[in-house]
Amino acid sequence: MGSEVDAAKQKANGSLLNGKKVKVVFVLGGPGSGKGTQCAYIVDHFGFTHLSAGDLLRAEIKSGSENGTMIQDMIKEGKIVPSEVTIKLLQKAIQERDNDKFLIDGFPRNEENRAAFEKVTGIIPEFVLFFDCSEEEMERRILNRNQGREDDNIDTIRKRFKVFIESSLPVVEYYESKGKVRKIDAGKPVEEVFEAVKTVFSSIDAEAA
Ligand SMILES: Nc1ncnc2c1ncn2[C@@H]1O[C@H](COP(=O)(O)OP(=O)(O)O)[C@@H](O)[C@H]1O
Ligand SMILES: Nc1ccn([C@@H]2O[C@H](COP(=O)(O)OP(=O)(O)O)[C@@H](O)[C@H]2O)c(=O)n1
Ligand SMILES: [Mg+2]
Repeated sequence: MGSEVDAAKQKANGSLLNGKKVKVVFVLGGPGSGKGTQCAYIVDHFGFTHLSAGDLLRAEIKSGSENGTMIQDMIKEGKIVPSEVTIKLLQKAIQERDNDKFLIDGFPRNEENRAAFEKVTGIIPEFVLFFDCSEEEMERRILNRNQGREDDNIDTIRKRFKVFIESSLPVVEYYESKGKVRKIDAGKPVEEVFEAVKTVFSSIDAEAA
């Protein structure tokens, strides 16, 4: 029932972003669960455009924007940047890209992100891909990531895990109550995880055909 109401609502507003009609899949999971890695494969196989909220925020810091210092401080502490900032970056990225299918990775990360995005854009996700992985495995992966990220150190990782459990998992539970979550066992090797991801996206393609 809930999903029917959502579908009707989405149809009514058409998930229009300033006149642009878009399909969105949210990609969620703890830090190091493999969101970015799997998104690259989904882009190659299913023609989505990948938008990582974390990458957009890091690019904003690099660009020397007036919010840069605030964003940098929050990322270092593993905190979630105010929705207003992140949503503006996502909206701009969606509008700039010549595609109508988007993977939004690492967003929404808390209830504020979720509610504000829906209010501002009117976009309701097609579904939420959720990468389920143990903390032990995520910690191992992040400590081996080697991307020179200032938040990939053990102190910040612990803070990010806490924020994930306290603020991000409730968002997954919200979408679960709407029947929107497609949960993937992300503790396996990359190829095996992608087999499970492929099954989810293939069934969507079949529905659309
Ligand atoms: N299934 C997997 N098994 C082992 N290592 C992985 C797997 N998926 C991703 N990784 C590695 O773990 C690290 C974190 O992956 P990433 O995709 O950046 O995760 P996230 O975006 O969720 O933080 C990267 O170094 C990546 O190469
Ligand atoms: N919606 C979001 C996404 C990321 N971020 C910030 O960016 C950091 C890195 O996010 P990320 O998605 O790149 O991290 P991973 O989960 O990929 O490791 C988070 O810990 C937050 O500090 C945010 O504030 N709001
Ligand atoms: Mg990532």
